[in-house]
Amino acid sequence: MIDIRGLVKRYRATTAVDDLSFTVEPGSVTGFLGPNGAGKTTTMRILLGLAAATEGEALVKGERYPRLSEPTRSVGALLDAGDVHPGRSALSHLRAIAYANRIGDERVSAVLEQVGLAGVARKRVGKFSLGMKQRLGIAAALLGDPDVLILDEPVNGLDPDGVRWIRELTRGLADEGRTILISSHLMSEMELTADRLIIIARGKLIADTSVSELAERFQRGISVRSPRADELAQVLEAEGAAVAREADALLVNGLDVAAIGDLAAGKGIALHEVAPRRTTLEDAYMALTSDSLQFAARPGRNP
Ligand SMILES: Nc1ncnc2c1ncn2[C@@H]1O[C@H](COP(=O)(O)OP(=O)(O)OP(=O)(O)O)[C@@H](O)[C@H]1O
Repeated sequence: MIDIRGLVKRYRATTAVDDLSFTVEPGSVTGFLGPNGAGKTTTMRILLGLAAATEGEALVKGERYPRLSEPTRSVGALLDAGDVHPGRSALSHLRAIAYANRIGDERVSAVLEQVGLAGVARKRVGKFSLGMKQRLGIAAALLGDPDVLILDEPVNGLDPDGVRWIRELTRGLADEGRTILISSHLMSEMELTADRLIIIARGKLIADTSVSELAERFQRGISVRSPRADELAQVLEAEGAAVAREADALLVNGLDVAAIGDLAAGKGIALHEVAPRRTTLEDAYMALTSDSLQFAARPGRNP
């Protein structure tokens, strides 16, 4: 369980995290989403005791990270997959971490197997692809068999196979009852990976929701097609619906599918389609964060 309470982090002129509060529950994969510079990495660094909060607190299993008795066995983290000496092998990198944390060699072999690097364990990390480095970073995070896993942009730069692998791995770990927090600035990645979403922008909480609730919230009316669309529009409007006329459909708000069907049937009007229209989650995410985009491109301002 992760508990962020009234967290504030200021750097001189920048407020990177601005009174942020949320919890991350065990048993599901929670996506931590926000545009570049939103404050995700800063929040994760505070959680891991790598930066100090200006105000508020970030707790893992009810404690601040530095107070955990065996942090490696409680929390595994991937912050920067590139942060490994290129001359070392995957095996020696993991053995060094294991040794420092009194973790046995058999666990090193197990995580190498788990992340699919057993066959290249003695290869130098400098020769690894980005995807292999991500796997190695995740292996290091898993070494202590932690209950809580914090992964900063683990999908960044991965090919579709790598993305699928992360998805299946984190799903499996969540199903074992672990707490998983994964950051990303791309909704398209989180839509497929996460069950819950914490969305932040400019250091502030924008949404704390499940993927399905977000989809539901951004449903934008019911698309209706009929060969007698104009007539149907009048019938629906007479019942209080707001009807927008589009090229080949009506977009109806204020009546549900059953009411539209019943009204059309009552007038003998054929319906060729009655379908709730949902925006994509990407649209919903853009709508939520657009006010807060610090570095949004300004159309027509190209030099
Ligand atoms: N050490 C630091 N000193 C000064 N400002 C910092 C420092 N670390 C982060 N910031 C600023 O804090 C804000 C939040 O940065 P952070 O890296 O946490 O965002 P992020 O959501 O992880 O972004 P990204 O998706 O680009 O990684 C940014 O404006 C950043 O420039």
